[in-house]
Amino acid sequence: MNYILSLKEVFGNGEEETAHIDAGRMGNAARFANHSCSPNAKLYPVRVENDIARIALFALRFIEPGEEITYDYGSAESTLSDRKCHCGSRNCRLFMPSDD
Ligand SMILES: C[S@@+](CC[C@H](N)C(=O)[O-])C[C@H]1O[C@@H](n2cnc3c(N)ncnc32)[C@H](O)[C@@H]1O
Repeated sequence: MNYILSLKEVFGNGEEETAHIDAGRMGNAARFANHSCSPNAKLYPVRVENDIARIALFALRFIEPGEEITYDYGSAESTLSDRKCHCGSRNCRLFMPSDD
């Protein structure tokens, strides 16, 4: 299982920074969130009194109690990988996103 999250940020001055966060050994419940092509949450970097970003999931709509929280692993720059997506949503792209 892959728990590495790559976060690419583009700042106002045009500078780009990519951080790779490995939640393989520790992390909170968010590390178990699966990808969906029709997600109910979105991931944002959040900085609070610190230059190091924390990753936060924000709901995109009301999430029912017991409903799985999902987010789109891809970005605007993503292509599709050869790994099948099992999100089961009606508009599933059939393959997992890739930023390689
Ligand atoms: C951060 S883990 C998510 C939690 C993981 N499903 C688990 O049981 O621990 C990311 C991995 O989960 C799997 N995964 C997540 N969403 C998926 C999806 N929609 N279709 C297929 N595999 C998925 C992939 O193997 C991916 O590399």
